[in-house]
Amino acid sequence: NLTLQKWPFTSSNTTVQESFVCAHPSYTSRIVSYDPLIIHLENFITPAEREYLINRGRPLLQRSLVANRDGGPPIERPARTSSTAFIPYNDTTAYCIQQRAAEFQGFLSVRKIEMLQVVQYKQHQEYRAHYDWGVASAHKRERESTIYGILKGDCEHCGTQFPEISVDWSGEDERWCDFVECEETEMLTFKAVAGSAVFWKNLHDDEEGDRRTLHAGLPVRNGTKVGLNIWTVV
Ligand SMILES: O=C(O)CCC(=O)C(=O)O
Ligand SMILES: [Fe+2]
Repeated sequence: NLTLQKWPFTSSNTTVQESFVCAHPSYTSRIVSYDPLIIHLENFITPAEREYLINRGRPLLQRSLVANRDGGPPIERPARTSSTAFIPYNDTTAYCIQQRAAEFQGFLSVRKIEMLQVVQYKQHQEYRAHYDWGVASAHKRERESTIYGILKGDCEHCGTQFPEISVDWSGEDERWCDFVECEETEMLTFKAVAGSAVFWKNLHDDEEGDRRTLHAGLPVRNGTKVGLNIWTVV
């Protein structure tokens, strides 16, 4: 067994079975933007992992919270109406995905990957425009990067939108239209495609938050979206 630190939520230790075979899919990475760095990852999460995490998360779901700017515990806000499940660190599937996320970022230590969060959006639920950075406190380090994966995207108008970033897709290969709203020119919107994930860098090199990473989980129409937050701390 391997001993892992439960960073950043607790300092106690946990174990995962070493006998579990962590088979990584051959996913495809495509750069969307150099600055800020945004990379689309197709087939980053396998169908079996998706199904497993949805079932694992279901009994653990609770109303999603947002960081309290006053330094207190996280709070409910109308800006974030989804439900969140924290997947325990000793979960072998979660650990496998955490290893994948760490390796993608250049063989980082898996200890820099936060506890995975499954987020479920029912009809009309959303997460209005926000930053993933700005969460640092005495107990928590700043979020260097986000990988936001889609476990289930059976919904309309339910993508992830970056209002401060625009791409003129008319000059790009039309295969992008499978993954982004390629008619949009003012904002960048990723479609909720199951298995895909989007990586972006939240911080400038001096560790200041990058305001261009403002993004929203659009209010879900007709269906359910289940996402997966994979955050890497500095
Ligand atoms: O649901 C989405 O599309 C984005 C979710 C998100 O940004 C978050 O949970 O921090
Ligand atoms: Fe976010």
